[in-house]
Amino acid sequence: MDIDLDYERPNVETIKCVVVGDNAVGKTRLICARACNATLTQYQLLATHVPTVWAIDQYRVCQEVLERSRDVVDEVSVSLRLWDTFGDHHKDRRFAYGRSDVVVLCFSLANPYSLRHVKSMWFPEIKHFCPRTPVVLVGCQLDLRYADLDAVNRARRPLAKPIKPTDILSPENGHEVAKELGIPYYETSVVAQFGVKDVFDNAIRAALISRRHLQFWKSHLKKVQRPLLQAPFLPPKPPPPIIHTPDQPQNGQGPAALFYTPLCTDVVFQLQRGQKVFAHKVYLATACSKFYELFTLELCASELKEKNWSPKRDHCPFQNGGTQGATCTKCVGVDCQCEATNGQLGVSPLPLRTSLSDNALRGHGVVPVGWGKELTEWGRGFIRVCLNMVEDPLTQCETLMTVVQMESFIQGEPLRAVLEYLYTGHLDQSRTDLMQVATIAEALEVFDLRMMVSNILNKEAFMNQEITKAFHVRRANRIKECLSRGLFSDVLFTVDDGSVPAHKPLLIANCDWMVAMFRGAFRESFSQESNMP
Ligand SMILES: Nc1nc2c(ncn2[C@@H]2O[C@H](COP(=O)(O)OP(=O)(O)OP(=O)(O)O)[C@@H](O)[C@H]2O)c(=O)[nH]1
Repeated sequence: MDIDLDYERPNVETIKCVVVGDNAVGKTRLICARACNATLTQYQLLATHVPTVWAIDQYRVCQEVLERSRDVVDEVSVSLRLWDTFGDHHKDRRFAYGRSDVVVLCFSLANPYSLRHVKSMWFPEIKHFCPRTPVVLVGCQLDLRYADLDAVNRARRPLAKPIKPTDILSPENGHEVAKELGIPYYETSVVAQFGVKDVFDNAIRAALISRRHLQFWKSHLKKVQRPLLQAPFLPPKPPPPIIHTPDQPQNGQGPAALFYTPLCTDVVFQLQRGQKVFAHKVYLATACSKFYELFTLELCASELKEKNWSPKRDHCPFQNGGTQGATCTKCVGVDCQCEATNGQLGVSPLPLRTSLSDNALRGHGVVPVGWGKELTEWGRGFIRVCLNMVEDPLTQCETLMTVVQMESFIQGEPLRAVLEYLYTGHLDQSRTDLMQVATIAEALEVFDLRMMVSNILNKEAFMNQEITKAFHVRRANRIKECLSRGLFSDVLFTVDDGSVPAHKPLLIANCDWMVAMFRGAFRESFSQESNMP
């Protein structure tokens, strides 16, 4: 079936636009995007390369394609006829170049050779066959500049040459060549059709301006503008980073060493005879539900008031107009009239998970022992929990910590073994106090450790490997959750486009740089906020 063409219509400018460029740079896809309104996802595109030429006959046989060829640019009605060509350098394209109105010269933004050939081969060929035809330079496959190239290479055909990061061309590379050749430059991606309209509208402009020079009597061409500059491409937002929590530390101190060298601790267990065991909430809470519950308990101001504790006011920086909405960590919400709590008593609970420790409170030992929450009915082994100023075991500076007072049957060494298990997933089977470890594990509801002890006593210690494996999987998931929710975070990294809450203990355990940063040798070691370059 032949369809009526536009050649004979008055005031419709038919424009022959020839598309040339190396093999596989994206000529056919670009034509299909304009002529057939074809959009494909990046992976559909990658999975298929058919080295074909889009048939010009489509305008004759397909009504829809013919209709899409019609357009109005700068008030001129046009019919755009796109001619696809072979990318093969040795093919004869003189038939295509004949009577062309504009040439769209394509290269791939992921193939530097194709840009080199623009200068060395394509532009000279165009100038040879149609010296007066305007040319527009187009960098195709723009989406690859921002794509995950590993994923793209995996999705490409097995024999396709992988795209290296160094293959990706910048906008300047294209602009430089275009400037040298004195032609306009555009970038396109057929994913989401970026730039497709820019290329062809401006190719039409270039063709119409050239025609206006020759056919000056055509008054309807007087409003045609020179090819316009392209608006910049807004790169897609990068996907959120994949959070990977290694089971075994790559470097840094490792969880076990961190437990025994208690850097940046935020919880202390008070045992009989004044013994203290320091630890890190994030490690305990992500390995044991009982500790998770404990550290997310909320201390209500009203309860604290019942304890009849009245804070000293002179320390409070919020008294004289502090930050609205911030929690005054010194008054801890008790009977405080400062702006930070808006004086609203009883509605300003202080969660134990609040990680406003460290520097903000150092040197203010004003929170008295005695307030907090009774835990005797909450769990076996626990007496009370509260927030208090405690001397940091490493820096000897006063720091606000969660203080957990334990019952007398909880003894230092076996408790340490339980806590070490919560850091590492391991239990030393040669210990002589395994029964006491089991008792504490049971009280703290660390049932997998209880089972480990039973396995050792039953001479089935080999089964503990599975428990350790499951421990790490479970803990990694909980750490991911804490990271995504910022729970128990005690440091905030400020980067260009926002801020990321993090956990000093996790960073220290896995990275020597972080150990150096938080060890206390720098002023910033105590800061809760880090500005990243
Ligand atoms: N990611 C991405 N891939 C593209 C884009 N355009 C084309 N491709 C892919 O690049 C490969 C080549 O595309 P074609 O349009 O067939 O290239 P061509 O220049 O016509 O190739 P020849 O016919 O061999 O001259 C195909 O696998 C396309 O799917 C694009 O904008 N983005």
